[in-house]
Amino acid sequence: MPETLAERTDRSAVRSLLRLWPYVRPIRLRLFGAAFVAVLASCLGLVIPLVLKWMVDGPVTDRDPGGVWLGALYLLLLGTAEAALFGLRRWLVARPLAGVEASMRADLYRHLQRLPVAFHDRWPSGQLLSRGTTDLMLLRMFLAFPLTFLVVNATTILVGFVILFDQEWSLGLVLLAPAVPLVILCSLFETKFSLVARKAQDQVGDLTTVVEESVLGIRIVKGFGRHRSQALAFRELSQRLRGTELTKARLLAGIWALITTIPELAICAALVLGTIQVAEGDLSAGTLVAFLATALALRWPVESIGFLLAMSQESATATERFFEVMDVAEERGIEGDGRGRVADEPGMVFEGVEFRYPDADPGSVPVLAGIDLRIRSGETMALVGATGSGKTTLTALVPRLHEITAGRIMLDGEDIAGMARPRLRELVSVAFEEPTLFSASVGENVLMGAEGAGDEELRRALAVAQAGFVYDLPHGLDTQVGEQGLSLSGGQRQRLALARAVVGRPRFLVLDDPLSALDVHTEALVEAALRQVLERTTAVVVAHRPSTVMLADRVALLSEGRISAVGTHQELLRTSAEYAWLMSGAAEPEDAGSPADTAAAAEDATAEEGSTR
Ligand SMILES: Nc1ncnc2c1ncn2[C@@H]1O[C@H](COP(=O)(O)OP(=O)(O)OP(=O)(O)O)[C@@H](O)[C@H]1O
Repeated sequence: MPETLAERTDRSAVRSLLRLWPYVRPIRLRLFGAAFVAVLASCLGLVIPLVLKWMVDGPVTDRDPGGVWLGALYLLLLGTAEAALFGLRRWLVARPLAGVEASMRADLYRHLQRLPVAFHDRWPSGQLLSRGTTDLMLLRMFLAFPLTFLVVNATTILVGFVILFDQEWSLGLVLLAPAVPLVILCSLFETKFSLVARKAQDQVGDLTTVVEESVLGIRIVKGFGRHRSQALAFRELSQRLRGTELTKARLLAGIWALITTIPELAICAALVLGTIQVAEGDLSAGTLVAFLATALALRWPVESIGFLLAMSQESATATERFFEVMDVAEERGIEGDGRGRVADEPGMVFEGVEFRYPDADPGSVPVLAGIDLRIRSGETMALVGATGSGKTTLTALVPRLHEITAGRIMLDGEDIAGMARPRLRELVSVAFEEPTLFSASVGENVLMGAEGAGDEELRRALAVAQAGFVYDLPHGLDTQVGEQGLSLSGGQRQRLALARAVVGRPRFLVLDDPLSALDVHTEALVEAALRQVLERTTAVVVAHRPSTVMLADRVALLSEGRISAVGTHQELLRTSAEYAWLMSGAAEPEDAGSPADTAAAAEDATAEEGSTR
């Protein structure tokens, strides 16, 4: 992931994890209850050595079989109670934690929907996917296990040492001696592990992006025989991830080895010293057995600290990654500022509009500048320009997919910057050249274009878009279209996207070359139906072909981000060499000869397109 995507914070793991509190708060009682139950269960385990001491110094020394059976019964009861309490802990947290994960995922999804398009332009989708899946799963596991067990184990170790010191303080000191080097080692481990954990989680995101791109672009991969290079890119990334995971494993193995070995050595030392004390009669055999049994019971709580810390560190990284997205500011003005009507001019008006993409250099030339355009109510304006001149960008400004950097756009006299988003969506419908369909039925895909539209509107929209083919699909309107509608042809998808744009009878329509994938005959049919729709709306239509331009009342010519001419098709053919060239289909302006020749060629092209129908 590029470093620039997110400001890396230097928060400690604890401070990062504390940010989870709002999500944990609603289930805090259950979580505290579960931790209490686990502490109880763990401390019950520490009573077992005391029963052993009682058995060795009592019934075993006195050769009392009844006492031994009683001791065995106590041990059985203690073991059963410990197991039951651990079971209860799991039951207490399982369901609420699944709820926490679900609510964090829902928040992330909701937030992603409200982030500006510029954010999605910059962030690879794999990074977002991995944050919504792997990272949230890690967090659920952290809340279920390491969080509780760090508390439980710390309490168990504390209680265990009180018991050890109570039994024999000198042996207790021998066991406590490794605590200082262990704390230092753990803190060094934590610092190193946090860096590697972050790297691994980012690499998972990059890998997800490559897999997603390969799946979505499978046609290009196959068409251009790019299997090898894609596989190579995938292998390289997965090798890198493997390397990082191995570094993680090495770090974990190192700390695990130290955390296991050092206490074992201390227990050995205590065993030797204790045996000498028993031999010299300074300590009872029962006390030594109880001491060693307690020390052995503390082995797991101590040894597990290594991987509990590792899991906590990964969870702190997952929390950071989650909030890196959640902290990005949502689109401005979702509610609108209610400034209402600012001019008394119906139609769509662009006044001094300037736009620069958010990641562009502040000193760079804006993509669009000085755009002044007045589209009268009910008028259709074609937007024509060379490739890269800014047509798509201009159309994206009307539904506020991007925020303009200067000037204003008004719809029926209302500045769109002050409009609430839902109202703007109601007023403006869009259809883009690249039609996106969702994994839903054909009908649902079209009805996404209008809240509350019914069957009648749906059928009318399909008729306008000449999308009668849907009735011949296996389940008609209920046919599910695959991911991105890949089971349909490009032209079919475009027609559905067009139907979606017109289903709500929008007041304003923005069409970005919506007929480019249609054959000339279907295009003519769609145009004929669309003409009726356009009569009742104010529309901007990006057009590359004369036939699409013919739908419009007037044409605006966009040259390098500026409106260089506005007029009817015929007027522009006569007055603008660039327009005539664009409409003529000549390879280069020079190839087209004089402006008069170019205009003649363009008129021929228009007439030719007309005659094809
Ligand atoms: N998301 C983006 N971030 C930065 N620059 C962009 C972005 N999208 C487009 N551009 C740049 O903005 C300029 C205008 O692009 P735009 O897509 O609006 O042109 P267009 O006239 O619609 O081209 P075409 O006819 O090929 O579709 C181009 O120079 C392009 O590189």
